Amino acid sequence: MGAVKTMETVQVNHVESIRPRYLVVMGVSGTGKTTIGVNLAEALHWAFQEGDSLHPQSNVEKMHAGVPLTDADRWPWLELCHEWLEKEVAIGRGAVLTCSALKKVYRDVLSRKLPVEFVHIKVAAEILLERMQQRTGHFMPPSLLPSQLATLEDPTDEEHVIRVSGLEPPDIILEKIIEVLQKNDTPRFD
Ligand SMILES: Nc1ncnc2c1ncn2[C@@H]1O[C@H](COP(=O)(O)OP(=O)(O)O)[C@@H](O)[C@H]1O
Ligand SMILES: O=C(O)[C@H](O)[C@@H](O)[C@H](O)[C@H](O)COP(=O)(O)O
Repeated sequence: MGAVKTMETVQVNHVESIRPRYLVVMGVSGTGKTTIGVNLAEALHWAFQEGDSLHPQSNVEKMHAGVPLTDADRWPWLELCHEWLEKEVAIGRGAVLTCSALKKVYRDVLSRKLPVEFVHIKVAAEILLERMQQRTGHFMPPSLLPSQLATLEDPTDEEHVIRVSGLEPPDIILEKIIEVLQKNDTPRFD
């Protein structure tokens, strides 16, 4: 959440050839989940939900105070994220949710009985710190970056994950994701 950069509208060819997908844009704080997620949903005319907005106020206050969330803090939030995805799958239009989804068990909750795929954005720690320091109006303090990085279980060997570097400009990242969606059209059935 927080400052979302307005980007030039990205020209996307053959958007109609991309079937509805249910994507969770994941990664530690500051990777660009919101920036990419908002624009991806807009380009594909899919629904969008900012995962941060589903956190209970107590979680937001905790993070704002510089205290990392525990699993117990995250379960109810992840269930709300799952509920949103479930509703969107039933609608059938395609959807994008931003959610850090740091651990495999969290991703398992999000994709439980749903054809959910993940888009993992990766950015080097030094650059993340700069981005978090420069970002204004966001509850997440840069001091929580080390715990975010320590908690992340990189989904390297997991299926249904699109991996992108978050170091390039947002419009390039967006184009790459859309290219993968166009090329890899194997539906996920659980
Ligand atoms: N690809 C990018 N290149 C440069 N800056 C970026 C990029 N993506 C996001 N940012 C900036 O980095 C900060 C964090 O981005 P944001 O989308 O809020 O990340 P997240 O939602 O993962 O915390 C914001 O100030 C945003 O404008
Ligand atoms: O599980 C968590 O610890 C949080 O969800 C965290 O990962 C998330 O990153 C914050 O909510 C900050 O929001 P941004 O990721 O948008 O900075």
